[in-house]
Amino acid sequence: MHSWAAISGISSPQPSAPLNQVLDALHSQQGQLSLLSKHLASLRDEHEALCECLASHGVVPGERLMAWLHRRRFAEARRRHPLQCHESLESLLQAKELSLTVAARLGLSGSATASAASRALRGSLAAVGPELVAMFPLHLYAIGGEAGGDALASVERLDVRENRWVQSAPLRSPRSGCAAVALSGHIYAVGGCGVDGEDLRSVERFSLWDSEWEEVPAMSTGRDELAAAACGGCLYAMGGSHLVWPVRHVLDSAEQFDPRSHCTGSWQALPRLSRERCAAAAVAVRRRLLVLGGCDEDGVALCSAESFDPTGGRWVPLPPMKRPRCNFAAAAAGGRVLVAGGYDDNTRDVDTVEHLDPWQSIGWESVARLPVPRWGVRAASSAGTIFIVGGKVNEYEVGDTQCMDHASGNWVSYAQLLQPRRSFGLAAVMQALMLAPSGQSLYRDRDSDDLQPLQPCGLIGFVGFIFLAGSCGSEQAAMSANEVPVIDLSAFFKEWESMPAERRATTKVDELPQEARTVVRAWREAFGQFGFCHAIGHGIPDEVIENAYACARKFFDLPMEEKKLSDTGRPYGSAGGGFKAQGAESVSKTETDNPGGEVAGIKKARPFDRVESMMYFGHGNDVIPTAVPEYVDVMERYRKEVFRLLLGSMALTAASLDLPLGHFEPFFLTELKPDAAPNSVRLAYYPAYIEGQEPLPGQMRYGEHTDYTGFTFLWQDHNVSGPQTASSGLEAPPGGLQVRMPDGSWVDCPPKPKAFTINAGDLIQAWTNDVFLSNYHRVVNPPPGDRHDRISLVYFTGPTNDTMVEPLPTCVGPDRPARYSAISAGEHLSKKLKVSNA
Ligand SMILES: O=C(O)CCC(=O)C(=O)O
Ligand SMILES: [Fe+2]
Repeated sequence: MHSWAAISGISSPQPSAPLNQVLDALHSQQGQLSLLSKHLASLRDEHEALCECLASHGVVPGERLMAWLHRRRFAEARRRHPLQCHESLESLLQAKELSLTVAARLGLSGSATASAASRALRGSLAAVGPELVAMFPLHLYAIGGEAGGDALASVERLDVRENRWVQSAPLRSPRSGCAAVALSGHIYAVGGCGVDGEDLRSVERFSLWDSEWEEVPAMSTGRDELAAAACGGCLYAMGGSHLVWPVRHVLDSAEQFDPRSHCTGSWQALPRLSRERCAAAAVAVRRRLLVLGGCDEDGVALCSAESFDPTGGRWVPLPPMKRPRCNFAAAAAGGRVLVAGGYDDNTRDVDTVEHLDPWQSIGWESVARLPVPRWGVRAASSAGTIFIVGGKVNEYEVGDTQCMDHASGNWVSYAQLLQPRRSFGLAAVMQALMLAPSGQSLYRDRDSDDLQPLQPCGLIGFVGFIFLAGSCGSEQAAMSANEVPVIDLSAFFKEWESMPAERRATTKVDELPQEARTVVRAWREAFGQFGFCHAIGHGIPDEVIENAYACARKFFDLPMEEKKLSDTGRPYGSAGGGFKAQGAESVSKTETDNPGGEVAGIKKARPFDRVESMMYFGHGNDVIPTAVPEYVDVMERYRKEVFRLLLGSMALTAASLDLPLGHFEPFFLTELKPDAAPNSVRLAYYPAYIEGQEPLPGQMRYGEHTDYTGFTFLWQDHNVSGPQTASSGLEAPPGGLQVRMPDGSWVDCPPKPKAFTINAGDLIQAWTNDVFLSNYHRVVNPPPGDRHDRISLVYFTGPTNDTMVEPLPTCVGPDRPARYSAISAGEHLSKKLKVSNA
């Protein structure tokens, strides 16, 4: 038994009897808790086994079980929180006030997510869309700055929907070179330079609630042309310059202000930046604070950038910007930081715009140009939209306001500032939802400009609860938000194909036209997020696909005895290819037998895959089925066409990684060393469901796995009763491909018209140091009683066997060390094949 003395190690004084009683009670509770968690674990195990068993016998598919569970949880939630009305949730949400209330609470992006996750909400939230947008007017505030050599106190506000700048309450004192930061219902105007040229320590803030400026604690030092941003609820001020007569010092110091401790509030010093920076820019991206560019004590513009992780408490270098920039615009949207304008180290004004995903950290990418070069320009973003305002063009301050259309890289013009200005503070706020001092949620009524309470009916708590119950309980609900994207490759392929080899060896993404760059970006995003995409615009003639498919169909329709004549008897994947009947492969072993298996969510390998395959390498020694005399011609044509798609895909990948388009070519030019090329066409046949030959427990058409080498180009069975390459009216057979989503759920990945499904294999993931994902996928069983078989044409690719694959330098950085050691492509492939052969 534990006693106080035993726990604390203190022998006297003896604890009182009541304290010992409490400790004993705690101890016995602990025992019960661990017993309970054991029970829970074994219940979970039984539940999983039962699900697997029910699903594999085709009694209840996994999703149906989840849906039932979901329904039970709803019912339980409603039982515990009874509602004095017997309407269904769907019908309740038809009440406009209610959906508007829900939508307003969720905000714009929250509503989008909820619509994606719930079919019941989709309709009702869409119906209140326009009102919702109107409830969240986006305002930009341009604060202080400089015009004609004077520091400004004026503040103006742009209502983005009305496209009009209006005067707002002025600053308490003029500030040029200040920074503005929106944080918790306030906009802070920080530092800068006052009318007498003094560097300002002072900070003031504007309350969005009562539209007034008030003084808040000053920084430890005056900072002109500083960088500031909000991150994790705190305000950060970094660098800038400070005059200690007669020398103007550029600062490397940084400090932090937590408005929640305002009463006692003072600024706290942070670790110093890696170097001094004046007229740098700061933004926060996904809870990390970034400081970019600026100039040093000699006025030399910098391209270096660094980031501060508030939890780790240190500054770490980021990839440098493509250009040095001083006094420029920066904003974050969609997990990326975008920089624009400024001047460079030759004090030339800059018109380029580049962006970086600090998470993927593979370097900056040029995305657009400003209509004219300008410096002293500022940017701010809200809900994924980036605005660029003001600055100086030649001799004059300008009032230009533009918003960037991210998809096209074009600029949309807005109203001009009332007072053209440069080196000012810019902040974007969605001025709708705010918490009144009473704690009540309010929104601003656009017509009356009055603040209205945001609870038109008392159901919000109930609905919020249902949301939680729904989204926690149901895999289904979360699923529909995730979908493998379709990318049209044509704009990129047009450029790439018209380029001679010498130009491919040097041309990088920046030199491509905008439409081609858009393809590159979509490619990198799809592979970064899903490891998969559907690609159209690939240029492979329909007839090549139709013929290859027909050839596969003809082969697999042969009697088993005849198919077996094409089996070399060597294991699956061996040179010469040929046929393999069911039983040869058990692909999920590649996961479960690996250290760290289980990753794909299965604990032990599934029984062998319910698949037959016919492999074609094109090395001249392939097995040729005599019953299909056209086999070699058709396969050769298919192989050549998809090989071109492979080279284009490698060029896209190179462009995504800021490498010359031709970077990967030497590793794939298999015509030079055909035998070293793992490229192969695998015709896969998944027989139909047959009574009496039901799947074994846990058995699937093709178990969970990642592909082993380079990209895989998959032609799925697009159409059970018509042409494979039809552009509409497709009916794919059930029991198809599923892909694992970032949240761990499995989603169907049916074919899209005219599209190859492309996924990256393990060697692409290692080469790109996880910038591209080699994602898990599987082919599930059809429902019982279904009469369709399924054929897919799988083109595996890889660098030649002798290629040493290791993380590329552009994918490695100080905050992204190499995660893979070098391995030869051939060695990796043979290891994987050895395990997967059943
Ligand atoms: O047949 C399919 O859809 C997928 C096949 C597959 O994943 C593979 O062969 O690696
Ligand atoms: Fe695969």
